[in-house]
Amino acid sequence: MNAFSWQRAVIKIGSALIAPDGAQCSDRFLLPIARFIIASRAAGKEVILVSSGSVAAGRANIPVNHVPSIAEKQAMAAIGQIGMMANWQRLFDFPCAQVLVTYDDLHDRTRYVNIKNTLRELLKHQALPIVNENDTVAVNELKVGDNDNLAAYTALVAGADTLIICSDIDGLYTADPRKNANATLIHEVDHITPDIYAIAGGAGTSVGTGGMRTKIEAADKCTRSGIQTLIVNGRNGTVFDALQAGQIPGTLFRAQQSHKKARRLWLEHTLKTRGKIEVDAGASAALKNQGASLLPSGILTVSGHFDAGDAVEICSQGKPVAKGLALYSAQELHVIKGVKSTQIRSKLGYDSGEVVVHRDDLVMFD
Ligand SMILES: Nc1ncnc2c1ncn2[C@@H]1O[C@H](COP(=O)(O)OP(=O)(O)O)[C@@H](O)[C@H]1O
Ligand SMILES: N[C@@H](CCC(=O)OP(=O)(O)O)C(=O)O
Repeated sequence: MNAFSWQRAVIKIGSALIAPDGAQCSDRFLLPIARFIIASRAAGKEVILVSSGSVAAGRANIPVNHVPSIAEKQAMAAIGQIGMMANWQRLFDFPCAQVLVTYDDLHDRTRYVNIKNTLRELLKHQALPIVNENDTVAVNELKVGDNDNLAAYTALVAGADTLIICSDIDGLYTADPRKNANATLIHEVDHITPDIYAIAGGAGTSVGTGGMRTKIEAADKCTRSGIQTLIVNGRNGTVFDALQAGQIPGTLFRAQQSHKKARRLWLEHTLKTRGKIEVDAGASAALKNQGASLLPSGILTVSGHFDAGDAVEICSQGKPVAKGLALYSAQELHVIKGVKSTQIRSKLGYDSGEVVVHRDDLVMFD
């Protein structure tokens, strides 16, 4: 088995683990997962859950003897979501926080920034974010559609270094083991090639959505961004003891580069700069020497037209010193430049947090 380490993980739990009988929630498979989450947090690690199961958990309440319509599924999700959240909350003595998102939310810059800030705040306050797709409002064309890809997007938004997909199977096999008795488990994937996609089939149960294919898509998105991805069997409690011992009891998709490096490259080279923020000597020194976030008090001038979530160049004495994602628009920064963070609300009438560029979203130029 491979050894692995992580600091911030998104853990995705499939419907088959939440509602193993295809209807109503059960904690049959959740106790070892909860123990793992509790132990990991106690060790200083951060966890975000992506939990499926709202449709499966609500199924018993909307009995139909045909393939459910979209509206029927949405009604099941509306009922099941509460049960699923309550089921998780019973296992923890810290707060669980419901985060429901759609594809649109993840691709609209302002809403993306809001999700990011909310997750950061929840983790700061030791809550356990539990993300699911907002099935009741998302029409098919505007859905992520499966929680494997939703978990990958969540890992990207949250700046996680690891994605753990807990399914009802030990990992990726050379073929779907439900159909091919000779299939063998693949322990490690270095590169996701078309051959890997070719062996990944559809869902194995009536409650599962994407099968192995969407798990490979999720691993592909994540590993390209420096996020190692694991597929493990969430039905097997010993899997979580192994994970806690730093072992990988399933399939590991290796990150293509270190998470820090991938993020740095993305910030530095992929994102187009939309404006400039000139900072004073104190702010420049704090960014450089103390690893600080940029606060409004250190801002002297702002130029360009940018929205919250856009990349900006940070300059000191006219020279670029850093690049980062602004959490306020240029228009807002014109109003709050030079003021203390505590005054943001009185200046704008609202606030989106005390920092203008968070340290996690900042690269310093050498
Ligand atoms: N190559 C493969 N290796 C492993 N499982 C596969 C493969 N191809 C298809 N599958 C199917 O994918 C299923 C897991 O996906 P899914 O049913 O969507 O569960 P989940 O609810 O965990 O997302 C497995 O039970 C298995 O039948
Ligand atoms: N949002 C849906 C989950 C869809 C989904 O991807 O399910 P699964 O394949 O079990 O992870 C629900 O909560 O029922």
